[in-house]
Order: sequence, then structure tokens, then C-alpha cells
Amino acid sequence: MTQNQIHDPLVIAGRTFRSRLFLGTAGYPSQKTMLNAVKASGTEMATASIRRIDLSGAAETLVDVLDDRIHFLPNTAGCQTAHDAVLTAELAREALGTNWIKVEVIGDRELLYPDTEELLRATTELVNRGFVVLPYCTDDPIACRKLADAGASAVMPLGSPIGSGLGISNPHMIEMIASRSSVPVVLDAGIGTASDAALAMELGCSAVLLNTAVSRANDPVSMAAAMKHAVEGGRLAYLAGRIPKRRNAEASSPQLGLIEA
Ligand SMILES: CC(=O)[C@@H](O)[C@H](O)COP(=O)(O)O
Repeated sequence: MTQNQIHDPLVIAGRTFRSRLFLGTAGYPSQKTMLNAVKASGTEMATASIRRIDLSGAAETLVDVLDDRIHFLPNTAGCQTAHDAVLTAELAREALGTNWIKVEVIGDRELLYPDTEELLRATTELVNRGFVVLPYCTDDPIACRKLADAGASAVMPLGSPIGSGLGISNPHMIEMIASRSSVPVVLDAGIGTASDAALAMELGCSAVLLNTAVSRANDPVSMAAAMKHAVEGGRLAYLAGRIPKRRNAEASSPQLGLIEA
């Protein structure tokens, strides 16, 4: 581990994360593969939809099988109104004893695209109720600013639609959001492969949240390891500072001592 990584923790709502990769837990070929992928990714925060968790206390749940060191982030996937998202978050808090919530309020079941109006309403209400709110949002700097102003502890703009694997559709806007945000920016959704995750970090995001690229890979555990290295590499490159892009070539070796014809 380099000096930069040792002194470069991510802090969200007072909680410190050494890993800047957050992982979704859905769609793996088996629970064993999911747990191995979680381990290989080095993640310290895993998320799952409340709908997927048996809150009755009758059966062993995902939360029980995850390593204790991993912070569990429930999410409100499937909610289409602020009202439903708030109810779902309250259920999670009651059953799981966490006030952290990843808020998803989608405006369309096919596109799984965030409904910004409802999302802002849900975020405002949940912050007032004492939740640590991480909203999944569009790659819109104004929406991100409004969510942060409403008290979101981080903002999570999409790279591209959930599960699409299209990568980052609008890198310029993600860079803009990251450079202006008053709270950590977590690139969430659309990552297709390791280079997409590295790019998110190079653009200045504080972390990456992904699921499908790992769960649906031919070898999820190897892809999880690839994502770990990509996020670390991208963060280091961001901190190191990329060279400016030039229109023309500039010799990388000194021109002195050239033999003229
Ligand atoms: C897991 C999660 O919380 C979602 O936001 C989403 O599933 C992540 O997107 P990808 O599956 O495209 O990585």
C-alpha cells in the first residue's frame, strides 16, 4: 500500500472507509460466489434492496452472512414515490438497526431512471427523520447540488442506466459534479468493466458503487478483484494529476545532441 492510500481515507457522515469501492449483492450465480466476490473486492460497504431481505427475523439474511467488518447499506430499489422510499427506509431502520439508506426513487420501471423531484422530496424527509441519506441520482450538477443542500451525506450520480454496462455516458458532467460537490460523489450504476471504474475515479469521484459488472461477469470473483485494483489505480492517478492534453506532439526525450543530417 502506498503513502497516498494510507493517508487517503474516504469519510462519509463521520464513517471512514479505506476502500472506495462499494458493491451490490444481487444477481450472483450463488451466495458463495457473491461472498467470495465481496471478499475479493476489498469493499467495506455492501448494498441490497430492502425488498430482497426477510425482515421478519425468521430466517438468516444477507446481513447475517456478510462479514461484520462490512457496513451494510440498505437501498430502496423499486420505489417510485418519495412516500414509498421513506416507508421502506423506516422499515429498514426498524428491522436492521441502521439509519443509513441509499435512496432510489425511479421514475420508470423500464429505464430505472431516477425521478429527481421525488428523490429530492424523499431525501429532505429522510434527513429530517435522522437518516444518513445517499441518493442515487442523475448526472445533473443542479440535482446533485440540491440533494447535497437538502442534507444528503453523499450524492450518487449514474454513469449510465442500471445494469446497462455502458460505462460513463457523460464524463464531462461527472467531472463537473465531482469538482463542485460539497459532499462525496459516488459514481453509481452503468459500470461495465474495470476501465470504467478507473475513469470514474480519475474524473474525481470519491468512490464507485457497482453490481452487475461483477455479478454477471463470467468470473465474478476475478472481476471483483479487477474492480478493486481499478478503483485504487484511478484514485492514485487522480491524486497524482494527469498531464494536460495537447493537440500536437511534444517530444518526451530532450532534443539536445540530435545528429543533424
Ligand atoms: C446495486 C445498486 O444499488 C444499484 O444502484 C445498481 O444495481 C448498481 O448499478 P449496476 O448494476 O449497473 O452496477
